[in-house]
Amino acid sequence: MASQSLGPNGGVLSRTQALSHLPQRPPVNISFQDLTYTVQDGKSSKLILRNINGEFRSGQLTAILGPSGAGKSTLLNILAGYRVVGAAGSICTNGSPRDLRQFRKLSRYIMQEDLLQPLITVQEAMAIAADLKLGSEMTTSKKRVVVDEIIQMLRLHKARETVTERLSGGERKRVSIALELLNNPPVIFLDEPTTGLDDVASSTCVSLLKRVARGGRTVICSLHTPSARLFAEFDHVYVVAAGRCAYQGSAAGVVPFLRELNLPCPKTYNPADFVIEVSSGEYGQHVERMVSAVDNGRNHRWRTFAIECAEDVIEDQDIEQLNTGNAEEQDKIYCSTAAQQFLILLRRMLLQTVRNRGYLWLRVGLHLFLGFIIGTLFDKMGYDASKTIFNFGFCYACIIVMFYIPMMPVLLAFPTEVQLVKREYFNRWYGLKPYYAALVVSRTPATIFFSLMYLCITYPMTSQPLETSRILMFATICILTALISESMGTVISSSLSVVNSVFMGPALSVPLMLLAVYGIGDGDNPSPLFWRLARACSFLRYGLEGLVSAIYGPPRNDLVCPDDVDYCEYKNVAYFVKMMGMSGVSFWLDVGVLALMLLAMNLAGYYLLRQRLSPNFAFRAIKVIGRFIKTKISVSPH
Ligand SMILES: Nc1ncnc2c1ncn2[C@@H]1O[C@H](COP(=O)(O)OP(=O)(O)OP(=O)(O)O)[C@@H](O)[C@H]1O
Repeated sequence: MASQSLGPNGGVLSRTQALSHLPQRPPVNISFQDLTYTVQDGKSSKLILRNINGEFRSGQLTAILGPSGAGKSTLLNILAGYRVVGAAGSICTNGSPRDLRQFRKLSRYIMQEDLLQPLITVQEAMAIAADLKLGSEMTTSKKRVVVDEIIQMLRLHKARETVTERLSGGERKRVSIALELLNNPPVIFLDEPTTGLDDVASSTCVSLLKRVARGGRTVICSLHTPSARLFAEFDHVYVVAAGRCAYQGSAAGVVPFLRELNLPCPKTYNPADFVIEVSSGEYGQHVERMVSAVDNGRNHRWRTFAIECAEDVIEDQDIEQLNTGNAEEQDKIYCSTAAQQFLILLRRMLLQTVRNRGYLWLRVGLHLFLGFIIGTLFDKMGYDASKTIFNFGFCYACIIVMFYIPMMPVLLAFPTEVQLVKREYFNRWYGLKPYYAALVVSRTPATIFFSLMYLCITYPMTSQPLETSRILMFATICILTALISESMGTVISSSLSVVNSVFMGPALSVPLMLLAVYGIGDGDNPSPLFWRLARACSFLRYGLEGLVSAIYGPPRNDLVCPDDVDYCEYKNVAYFVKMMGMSGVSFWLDVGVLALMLLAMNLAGYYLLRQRLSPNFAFRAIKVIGRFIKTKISVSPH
């Protein structure tokens, strides 16, 4: 008989009705034997999980409990495949050794921080996730039905049109779950799904997870201290104490288990609190006895204690049947093609850009402000032969504006975006190539628009030559510089936190800015080779050369020397360009180098992001060497 539960509108929703349009997936049982996890902690290594064992079954809602620092999140991370390095032992799915690549296609990990894409509504977030995760094989109307079913199932219908930033803590958690339910994953890991929720919201969340589990999924959550009511909802409880298994079995079995060890739980006490307190050693040294009683997770004696939902548990024979029928589907990494992912992500990013009105207006204001300030400072200096050197300063000011203004917002925002990408990428929403391509393409129109807005003010105000070709050349260099700076922001912030990014950005920019003007004024005297090579690394140098070529390149007549000035040294532009050491410069070579640097910067950004999300061997080795240097060579003052 199919179990029944209350539908969203009070109606009865049967288990078989729920999520009817989703692709069927094989149930997956997870077991692990002699699992250990070691980390390098300072100068010594630390054993966090100590030969623990256990089994989490399909159709059941499992809670991993334990005192703070016991290793709950670590266990969850290792089982989910989120942490791999440092783990040893065996992890099996349906009795066979886990193939991590395949397993990642079947499992979803909902992290503790409910990071949701900003500036879109719940409905939009679900529709975008459905497009990405269900592919084009499913029709739009069917996808809509799936989204509706999940929204109803997780009781999110009232928050449908709410923008994600305005959701309550409980709603955010449910949206995170809803997004991952979209392609019906057989295994769902949740790191502390009730943290930050009140009793009612926690209870709703856990009942919904139980319902999800009843649909034939393995749902595993790490929890802090659930209330007695919440605790009773779990089919399976796994207690971790100092990296070992101190209990595994049904929730109802906890009290008899402890009683058997002469640890009676007071009648009015919450069994969850009690077992955690005993595991943390508050009542004496009993952890050793608990671990022995369950043989560090090998003993399954308490598993069936007072289990009331036997009819809901999927039999092993069903698991095998379902497993064989889905092999082809399991081979696909993503449900949508790279081109579809690119278009969907581009749509999402452009929507978010357009909706971020406050930021857009801020950018408008900033470019207008800088445009008028710089325009006023260098007022009419473009044709004035007595101010040629100041006009060169105008070119440098343009380069600095095009450098800083596009880079700083990226340094501030991208580290947070990386956390979101981490979740979506880990849960197989999309590949990194389409993501990165969409990111670059989505940012380009706004950068071009704001660069042009700035130039529309400063160029005429400073009386630069109003020739179409020179205007286009000047704008091209400014836009290329702005795009490279934006990509440089991505390169820096793809591997660093906000604080470190905001430090590194300006720290790196100082040498770039100095190199851009190094040797200027020396005329045709060549600088030493080292400095010429160093200068070649600064894209700002090419930008500056490009701007000088754009406004002073031949054919340009002599500048006007004002009547009240006796002598104008730089009346002749060719002489001025020569004195600046830029006489042999080719505008198109500068454009070519800048275009190559833009490409290189984007490739570097992509590579670093990829290494942040899934580091390869070389990158891991660099990290280990870095850690080694940090521990062996102390740079902190004693
Ligand atoms: N990379 C690491 N380096 C050093 N110690 C670590 C590292 N990762 C985890 N630990 C340590 O391992 C232990 C277990 O951490 P874990 O986050 O799994 O605990 P937890 O049971 O989830 O705790 P909480 O309930 O407080 O979140 C802690 O003592 C933690 O400090």
